[in-house]
Amino acid sequence: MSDTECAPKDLAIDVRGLTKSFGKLKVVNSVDIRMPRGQVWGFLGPNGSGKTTTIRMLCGLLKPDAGEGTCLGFDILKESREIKNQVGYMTQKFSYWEDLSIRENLEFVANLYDLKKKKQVVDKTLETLGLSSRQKQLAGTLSGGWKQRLALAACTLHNPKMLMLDEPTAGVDPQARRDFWDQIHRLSSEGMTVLVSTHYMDEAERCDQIAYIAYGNLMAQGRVEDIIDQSGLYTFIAEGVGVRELMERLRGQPGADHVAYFGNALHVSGGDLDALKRLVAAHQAAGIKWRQERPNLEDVFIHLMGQSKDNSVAV
Ligand SMILES: Nc1ncnc2c1ncn2[C@@H]1O[C@H](COP(=O)(O)OP(=O)(O)OP(=O)(O)O)[C@@H](O)[C@H]1O
Repeated sequence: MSDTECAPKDLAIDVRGLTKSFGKLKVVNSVDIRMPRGQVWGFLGPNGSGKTTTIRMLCGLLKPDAGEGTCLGFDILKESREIKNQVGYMTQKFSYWEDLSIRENLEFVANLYDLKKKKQVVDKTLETLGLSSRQKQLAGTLSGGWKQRLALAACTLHNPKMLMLDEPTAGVDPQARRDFWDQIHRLSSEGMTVLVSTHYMDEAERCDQIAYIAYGNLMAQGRVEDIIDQSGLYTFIAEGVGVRELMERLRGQPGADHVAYFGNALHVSGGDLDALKRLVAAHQAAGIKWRQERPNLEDVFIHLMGQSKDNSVAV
């Protein structure tokens, strides 16, 4: 069954026309999201595109100027208390008490939620997130990856049905990111729905589906493979001696909508395949090898971002 055919009860998020302005800037512009329960969704987009603002509206923390819908079946306009009780929200700048230990931080959060059987809940959370051995360590002395793990523990403590994680792995090393994603997939396998915002392409590929927002406009949502297939983008790759100089020559040429360097390869992408082929034919040179490849997700995002720029969001 496709997501559009999903019954409302099977949707964790079902919102239409979500819109929010700050002053004269429309930062979220009529966004529709239908996210099935039990999935891991990635939320991507350039800085300042409205991801955090959207997440806060979905959680019932921020009232939209227009739009309606539900999160976990609760009305985002009228039932924010129920949503807050069933959603674990990890903010971009998770705050914890540096002078308290991991355990004390979690006990504090357990008190805020007025949880029953606090000790058992904290013990279980420490254990499942692999924090037991460090439970006495002061939070202020933890490395970035362990701090994120503590943040995840804090937002899962009240046994939510859904997690909304706002750039949880920003600034943590690759191993810690991998460990964090193992935890997300473990939680998902236990039935948790997860919406996670990220700037990392490899993390996008770990999600069941992604939504891409640029300058307040939702540009795409679906499986990574489908988003690439439906992008209408073509990519040629040049490798060899002199590709760096080639980059400057190709920029702005007809057919080359985007020119970017990945590793040692130059990716030249555009929506007009014939124009692109003509461009490639005109730039054959000794030492440079061209090949056509499926665009990668980053090629597609840059393309979508360019399409959105024309669409002014100022009110
Ligand atoms: N409370 C606020 N008052 C005024 N402007 C705000 C407020 N919150 C967000 N903005 C602005 O709204 C826009 C969208 O911000 P938002 O944080 O939602 O984007 P984002 O996609 O999460 O960005 P990033 O990837 O950098 O975290 C930005 O221009 C931001 O400065």
